[in-house]
Amino acid sequence: MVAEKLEDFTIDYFEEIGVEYIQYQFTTIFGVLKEVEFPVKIWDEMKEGTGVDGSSLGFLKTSQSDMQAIPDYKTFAILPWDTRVGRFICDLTDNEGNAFPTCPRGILKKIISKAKDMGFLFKTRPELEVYFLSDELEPADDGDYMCTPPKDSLHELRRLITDDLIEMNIGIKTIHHEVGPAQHEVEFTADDAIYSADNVQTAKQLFKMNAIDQDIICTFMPKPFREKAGSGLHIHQYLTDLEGNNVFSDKEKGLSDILRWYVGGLEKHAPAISAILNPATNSYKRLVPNHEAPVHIAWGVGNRTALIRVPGYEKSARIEYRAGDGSMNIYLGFAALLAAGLDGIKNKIEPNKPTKDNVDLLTESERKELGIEQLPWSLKRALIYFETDPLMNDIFGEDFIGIFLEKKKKELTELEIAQKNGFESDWEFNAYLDC
Ligand SMILES: NC(=O)CC[C@H](N)C(=O)O
Repeated sequence: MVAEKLEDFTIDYFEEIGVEYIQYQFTTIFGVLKEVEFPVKIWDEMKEGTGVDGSSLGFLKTSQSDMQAIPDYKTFAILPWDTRVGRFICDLTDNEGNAFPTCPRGILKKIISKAKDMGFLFKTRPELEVYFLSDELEPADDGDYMCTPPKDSLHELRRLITDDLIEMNIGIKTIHHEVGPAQHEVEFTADDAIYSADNVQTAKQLFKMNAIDQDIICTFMPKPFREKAGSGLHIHQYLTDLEGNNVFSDKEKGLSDILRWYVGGLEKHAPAISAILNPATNSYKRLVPNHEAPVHIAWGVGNRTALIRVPGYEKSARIEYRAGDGSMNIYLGFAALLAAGLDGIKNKIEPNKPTKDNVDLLTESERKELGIEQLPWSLKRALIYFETDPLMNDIFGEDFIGIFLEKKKKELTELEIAQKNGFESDWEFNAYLDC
C-alpha cells in the first residue's frame, strides 16, 4: 500500500512500520528547513496540523504570530538516519486555513494554480551541485569532472547519500564528481514542481546528515573558492497540457511557440528574478566567465555558456535555466521561473536570437546585434530590478517583499563593512556556508 491520504495514516499503521515519532517540516522565507516533532500516540489530535509561531520563524513582522503547519499526506517518508521518525512536509496557513501569504510552498502553489488555469502543468528537474570541505574549509578531495576512484575518494559518501535518496523515494538520474575538487552533483528526475522542490529540500538535508557523519562539511554556497568552479542549481523545466503532453515540443518545428515565448518571459524578467535565484552576495562571484556559469541573458540549443540552454527536442523538449544556485529558496525559485515564463506566453514575448556561440567570447557589438544584455553582476543591482518589476509584486506580495528586502539589504550593509575591514571572504563563509 502507498499511504498518501489522511485515512491511510493511523496509530496502528505507524506501529506496523516502526514509526514512533512524527515530524512536520516546512521551509522559511530564506530556504531554511524547520521541523516540529511529536510522539505517534498523539497522532489523532495532531493529524490535521499543528500551530507554530510565525513571528519567531520570520514569516511576519507584526504581532499576529499564529500559523498552522498542515501536512501534505503525499510527502510521508521515513528518515533513513532515524527510522523511528516519519516526516510530512507541510503548508503554512492562518488559523482559518487560508494559505499564509509568505509561505514559500504556498507561493509556488499559487503560481502553479495560475498555470493550471491556463491549461499547463509545470515539471521541473533540478541539478544540485555541492562542495565537500574539511574542517579547515578546504576541498575534501582532489577529484575532477566525472573522475573514478581512487581519485574520486568520496565516492562512498556519495553512495550513502544515493542510498538515502532512493530510500526516501526521491527520483535521481545521475550522481557524479563535478569539475571542482570535492565538488559533486546530483541530477534529479522530472517531477511536479511542488514535489520536486520538496525533494531538493530533503536532499540538502540528506547531504548534510551523511557528510557530518564523516566529519565533512557540505556546502551549497555558490562560490566558496574564487579560482574554482562555483556550484549551481540548474533547473530543467517544461510545461505539459493537463493530459501530460509536453507543450514545449512541436512535431513539425521541434520546439513550440509556447517554448519560445516562455523563454521570452524568462529573459524579460531574468534581471529581477536574479534576486530570488541568486539571493546571496556570494552568488554573483559565481556568475563570471570561464566556469560554465552564465553571465549574459542569452539562449541557445545545447549552449552551456547561455543562461537558457535548450537540451532536447520533440518529446523531451525542455529548457535548462542555468543561473540559479543552492542559496536560493527552491520553492520561490520555481515560482519566479514559472511566473516569468507564463508572462512570456500570455504576452507572446519574443526572446532574442538564439545563439550557438560562446556568449562570453562575443564582442560587445556582436552581443548588441543579437540583443544580448548582461545579467545583474551584484546582489545590489538584482534587488533594484526586483523592486521595480511589477511581476515580482504579483508573485510574492507586499508582506514577503518587505521581509525579503529588509534581510537582503542588511546583508549588503554587513558585506560592505566586511569589505572595508578586509574580511569579506570570512563574512561570506559565515553567512552562506550552511545555505
Ligand atoms: N558541468 C556544468 O554544467 C557545471 C556548471 C557550473 N558548476 C555552474 O556553476 O553552474
